Amino acid sequence: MAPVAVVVGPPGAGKTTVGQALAALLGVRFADTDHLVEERAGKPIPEIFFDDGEDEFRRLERETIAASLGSFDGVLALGGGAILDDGTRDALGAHTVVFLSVELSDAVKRVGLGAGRPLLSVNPRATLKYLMEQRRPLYAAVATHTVKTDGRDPGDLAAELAGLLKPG
Ligand SMILES: Nc1ncnc2c1ncn2[C@@H]1O[C@H](COP(=O)(O)OP(=O)(O)O)[C@@H](O)[C@H]1O
Ligand SMILES: O=C(O)C1=C[C@@H](OP(=O)(O)O)[C@@H](O)[C@H](O)C1
Ligand SMILES: [Mg+2]
Repeated sequence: MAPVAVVVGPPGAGKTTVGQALAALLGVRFADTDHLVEERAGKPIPEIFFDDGEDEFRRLERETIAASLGSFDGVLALGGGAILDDGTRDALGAHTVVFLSVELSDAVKRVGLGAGRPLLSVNPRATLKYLMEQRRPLYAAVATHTVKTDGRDPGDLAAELAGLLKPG
């Protein structure tokens, strides 16, 4: 069993929003690894970072993704930093992976003050700029499909992806 599509990209790319709309259009389930990690830890992501540290979050994220890639057959959205892990990038090589790209100005508007995203809690714009530059090659390396999201409506993006991913 494997996901119909795995959705990657930086914070604010729309992985959760577009992933959910895509799953609805395809008539499959949707899961977000951030949500699965929160369920596993029994607390929200900011609390995991605060109480247990980023390394523990990354460990939970890595394990959750490995389990989901082998057991989930819907649309799976990852957290923005998931692709930092070498093993996760290797595992994604066997999957359909959609990279939702976004430029800094739209990403900044979308994440606002970074509420709920602990890495962006101080100076979201500068941090996002750094994260996006560091990670862009990693998203590109795992992507089988890349879609630019700037200035585009989430529903339209989901419809375009549904067309790309439909068999036949
Ligand atoms: N294409 C888009 N255009 C405008 N706003 C968007 C778009 N995609 C997502 N958003 C908004 O941006 C915010 C972050 O989206 P989200 O899906 O949580 O991104 P991610 O999961 O990639 O961090 C949400 O408020 C969402 O409604
Ligand atoms: O970029 C990151 O390292 C993170 C992105 C978040 O997910 P989104 O990309 O859905 O915001 C979440 O996994 C966590 O706050 C760390
Ligand atoms: Mg998300």
